[in-house]
Amino acid sequence: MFVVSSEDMKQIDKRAIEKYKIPGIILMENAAFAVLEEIEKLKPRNVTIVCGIGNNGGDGFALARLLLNKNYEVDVFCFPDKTKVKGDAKVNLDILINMGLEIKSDLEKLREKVKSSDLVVDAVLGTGISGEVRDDIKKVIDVINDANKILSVDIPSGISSDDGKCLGKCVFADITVTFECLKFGHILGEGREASGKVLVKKIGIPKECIKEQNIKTLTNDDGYPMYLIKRRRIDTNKGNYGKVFIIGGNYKMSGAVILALKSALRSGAGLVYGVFPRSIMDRVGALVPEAVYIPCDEKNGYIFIDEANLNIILDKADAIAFGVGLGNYDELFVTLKEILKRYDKNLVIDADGINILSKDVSILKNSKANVLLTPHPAEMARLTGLCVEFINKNRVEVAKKFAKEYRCIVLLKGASTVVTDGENVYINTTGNPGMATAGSGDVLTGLIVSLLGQGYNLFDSAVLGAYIHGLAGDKAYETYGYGLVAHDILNNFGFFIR
Ligand SMILES: NC(=O)C1=CN([C@@H]2O[C@H](COP(=O)(O)OP(=O)(O)OC[C@H]3O[C@@H](n4cnc5c(N)ncnc54)[C@H](O)[C@@H]3O)[C@@H](O)[C@H]2O)[C@H](O)CC1
Ligand SMILES: [K+]
Repeated sequence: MFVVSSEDMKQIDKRAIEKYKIPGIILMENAAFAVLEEIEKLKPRNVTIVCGIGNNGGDGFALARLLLNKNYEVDVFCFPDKTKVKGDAKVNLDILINMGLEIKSDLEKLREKVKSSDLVVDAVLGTGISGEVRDDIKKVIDVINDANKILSVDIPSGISSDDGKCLGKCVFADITVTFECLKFGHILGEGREASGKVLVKKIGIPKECIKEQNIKTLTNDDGYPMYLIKRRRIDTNKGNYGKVFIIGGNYKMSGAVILALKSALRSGAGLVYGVFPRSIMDRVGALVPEAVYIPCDEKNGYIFIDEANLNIILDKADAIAFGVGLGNYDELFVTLKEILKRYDKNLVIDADGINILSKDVSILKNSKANVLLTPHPAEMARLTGLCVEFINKNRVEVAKKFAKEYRCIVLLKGASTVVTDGENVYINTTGNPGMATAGSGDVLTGLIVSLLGQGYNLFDSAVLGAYIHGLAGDKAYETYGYGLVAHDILNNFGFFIR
């Protein structure tokens, strides 16, 4: 499913109206019907509709008429003042006035009504918001937020469609009904929580209008990304599903590499090789008997990959993951540099691999390998020198800029994981806060390198990885809640891939 900005949506609307000659008022009517359909499912006895003075308010006025015609008890408020309403919104406002309905603009009356309403519809601000919410409207939003149940039209008032930022004050909706495309604001930042359950409804815009906008951002829905999964031929063997190498572990930490190895196996890789320091061999061997082992020499407890072992890895690997539990040991920078210089297939750099890379990110620029980085925001901060707060507020832009500059693919973790090659963007919405647990990232790395081994390209592997990881985590959450652990996630991978 496409994700658009307010400017994209404005252009799509404009194209529908000017080029395809669909009158705007028809789109508004269809938007109102789309919201009506959801309201009817909620079976409220009485509805309070709070409108602004733009077209978002216009949707609210049209909706009020549809509800009144169906004999619902409806109260309509308009802020700051109904005399400022223009265009299509005014047409719908005037119809209501002609029907004899009183349109109120009194905040105290709204406060009273909100308390006794089964449902409050928030049609104050939509995609047309600019800048911080004005103080008078902030008060309206506060009152709306006291409601029993809130449905927002298009986007919760106060949320920026472009990045999900709360612009000073925002509505927290239970349900949001939006039109034609998801907006960034529904799945990023505060907007994700504020939007509640989001429903995307068609309002009659010709699909060509959307296609012509050349949207580069997708999120999971309409079958994407699962339709990328390929069916296996019956006549196959392990050689068809990749030799994947996971380089990780140090003398103090064996869990990360064990989890990544298990995860690669549980998601279908043909042959999974563990490359780790010799001192953890017994543990890895006992816990992952299905893997192949390349126990390596150690320096100070950290892995030292000699030339002979490096040659085996570079020669055999269909894909490599570098980093899980490696430790941030200076000399490993040289190893990473060698791999980047000599390996010409897909390489995932994660966890300590990213910390090691942070010493000099520019080595990515001459990389022979196709690189995927999977940082969480703190690791992204190390890579870029930006602060975590800035990164979290500008996830898409930060990831895109880095991917473009260093010619790699970035998977930026966090609520709404972002995958980008610098131009195309995927925003993932599966997953839950229970997945903020040790080892969660290691099993993602194992999953992605496994998909690479099975022949998916780097971008698709990252997208599928983020999606399946989240789904598996959601399934684990059903059973274990916030007590879920990384093993619970990886144990569900195969199920979802099947
Ligand atoms: N997507 C579609 O195809 C359709 C969308 N519709 C609805 O129209 C709105 C967008 O309408 P627009 O008139 O452009 O903007 P808004 O109604 O969101 O808001 C404009 C209105 O708000 C006031 N305002 C702006 N910024 C602030 C602020 N910071 N504080 C307070 N007030 C602010 C300003 O006065 C403006 O007048 C879209 O979301 C859909 O709901 C169509 O109806 C159907 C087609
Ligand atoms: K709204």
